[in-house]
Amino acid sequence: MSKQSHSILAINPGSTSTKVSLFKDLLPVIETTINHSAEELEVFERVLDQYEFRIKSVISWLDNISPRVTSLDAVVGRGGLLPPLKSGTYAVNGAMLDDIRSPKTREHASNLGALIANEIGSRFNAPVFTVDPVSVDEFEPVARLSGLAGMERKSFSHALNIKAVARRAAESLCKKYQDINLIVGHLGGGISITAHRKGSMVDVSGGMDAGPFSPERCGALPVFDVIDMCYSGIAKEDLKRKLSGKGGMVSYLGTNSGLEIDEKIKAGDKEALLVMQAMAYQIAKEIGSMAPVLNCDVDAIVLTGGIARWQSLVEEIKPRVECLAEFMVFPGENEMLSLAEGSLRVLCGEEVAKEYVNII
Ligand SMILES: Nc1ncnc2c1ncn2[C@@H]1O[C@H](COP(=O)(O)OP(=O)(O)OP(=O)(O)O)[C@@H](O)[C@H]1O
Ligand SMILES: CCCC(=O)O
Repeated sequence: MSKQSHSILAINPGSTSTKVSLFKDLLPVIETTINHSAEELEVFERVLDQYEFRIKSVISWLDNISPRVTSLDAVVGRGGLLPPLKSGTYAVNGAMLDDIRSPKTREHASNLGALIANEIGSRFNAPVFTVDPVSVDEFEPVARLSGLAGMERKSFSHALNIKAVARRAAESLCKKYQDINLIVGHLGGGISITAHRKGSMVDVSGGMDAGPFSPERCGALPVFDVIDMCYSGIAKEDLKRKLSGKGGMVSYLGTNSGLEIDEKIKAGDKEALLVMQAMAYQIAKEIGSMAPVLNCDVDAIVLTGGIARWQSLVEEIKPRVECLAEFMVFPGENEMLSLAEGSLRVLCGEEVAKEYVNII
């Protein structure tokens, strides 16, 4: 290591909160989750419009830390829906900020990560990074074709947590991530089911517009019914919200909370049970669809994310897929630590920060 310890500020904007952690190397010294209510956020038309609001809350938290933070060795923000990128740590630069601000970039709360980190980095004169953005793309050519010329499949996923958990799974198998094949499912507000061949995430299903339904997202839908819905008079932005923030469990049961639904199931609610079982069924089916991607040579099936804490859901999935490979669960997510790890690898010279070039 180049010096005793490094102060790293990690910022992770999510759909309903902004998480901020101050690390000394990989040790979280102080952290907070700043929750943003639906009422606070609904006044903003676009996610980018939330920038001032969110950065003020981060700076006010930072200003109130005692002893006062006077220097930072790096600031790191969760990376958003950028064009396709290789996995790794990127130096935030003007080209990246331009692309995030481009009207062509799809909306996602994580788009704010690099913007907020950049502002704070410039105040502290510290380097600014982003690690494994949502658009990490390691697809093989066959994975790109959707079935309609001109419309490519996209690799959008919870790459930050997925890559970190894939490394942890490899460690518990006493192997290197680069030497094994894994199917990793991140089960959170959104769901990503991913296939990993020898260290590369070669296929992804879910994220925004495919795969299983999730607490807030609809997953894959019958396409002709979607066409009819598009022409039913609903505004484009309302339709996007209906399919992403208000799809999935929310559309059936009016809540995105697995905890709430679990309570309902325990109280004998049959509809809630059916929705949970259907979500588990779709997750298992999608996991199964990744086995042929890996020529049915799979070392482990790994579940992670907040919903992986849901015991009865996991118990619905397990018997459907455990014949394929060892079944492992790493509940919750370690996105803040993964951001710090990615930055530290660069600060310690283990990895060179990748340069982002304008793509949009
Ligand atoms: N013990 C539990 N039982 C059931 N559901 C749970 C449990 N713990 C957390 N959850 C659910 O997990 C979901 C949140 O997961 P997570 O925190 O990974 O999502 P997020 O960070 O909001 O979204 P994303 O992971 O898509 O970025 C919520 O539906 C929450 O109710
Ligand atoms: C696109 C990243 C995953 C998600 O938000 O669903």
